[in-house]
Amino acid sequence: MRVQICAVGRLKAAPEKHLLDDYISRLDATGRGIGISALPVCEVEEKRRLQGSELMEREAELLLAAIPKGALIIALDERGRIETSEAFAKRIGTLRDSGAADLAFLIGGANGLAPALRERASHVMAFGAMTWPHMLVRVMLAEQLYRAVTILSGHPYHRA
Ligand SMILES: C[S@@+](CC[C@H](N)C(=O)[O-])C[C@H]1O[C@@H](n2cnc3c(N)ncnc32)[C@H](O)[C@@H]1O
Repeated sequence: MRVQICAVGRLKAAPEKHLLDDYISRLDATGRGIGISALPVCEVEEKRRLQGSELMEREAELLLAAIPKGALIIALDERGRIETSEAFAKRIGTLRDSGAADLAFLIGGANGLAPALRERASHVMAFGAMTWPHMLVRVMLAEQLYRAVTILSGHPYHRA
C-alpha cells in the first residue's frame, strides 16, 4: 500500500521541511519491508484570490486531482477522531491487509478542509482539539506514520 500526504500550501526550505523529508524517508525505508511505501508529499495551491467557501471548494478540487485515482482518503481535521498511536497503527495495518492500493492523507490550508471533502473521507482524524499550523501538521503526521510502521514491524522506536 502506498501512502501519500497531500496538503494545501507550499512548504519552503525551512526546519519543518527538513523534518518532514526525514520522517518520510524513514517511513519509506521501514515501511517497505511490511508492504507500506511512501509517495512524495504533494502540495497544492490556488493562485487566484478566492475567499471563504469558494477557496475551500477549489482547494478540495485541487487535492482530489493531485492524489492517486481511487485512493482511500483520510482527512486531517481538529473535529475528527482522536486515537492512540497504537490504534492508528492498527488502522493502517488493517487498510494494508484489506488490499487498499493507495491511502491519501489530506491537510487543509488556513481556512481548513471543505465540509464535502471531510464527508468524502473514509476517516477524519485529529491531533487533539487544538488548531495546529498546517506546516506542523505535515510533520506530525509523517512522524505518526513512521511510528505506525515501526509498531507494525516490531521496531523498538515506539515505547508504549
Ligand atoms: C490552520 S488549520 C485550519 C483551521 C481551520 N480554521 C479549520 O476550521 O479547519 C490547517 C489544517 O491543519 C490541519 N489541522 C490543524 N489542526 C489540526 C488538528 N488538531 N488535528 C488534525 N488536523 C489539524 C487540518 O487539516 C486543517 O485543515
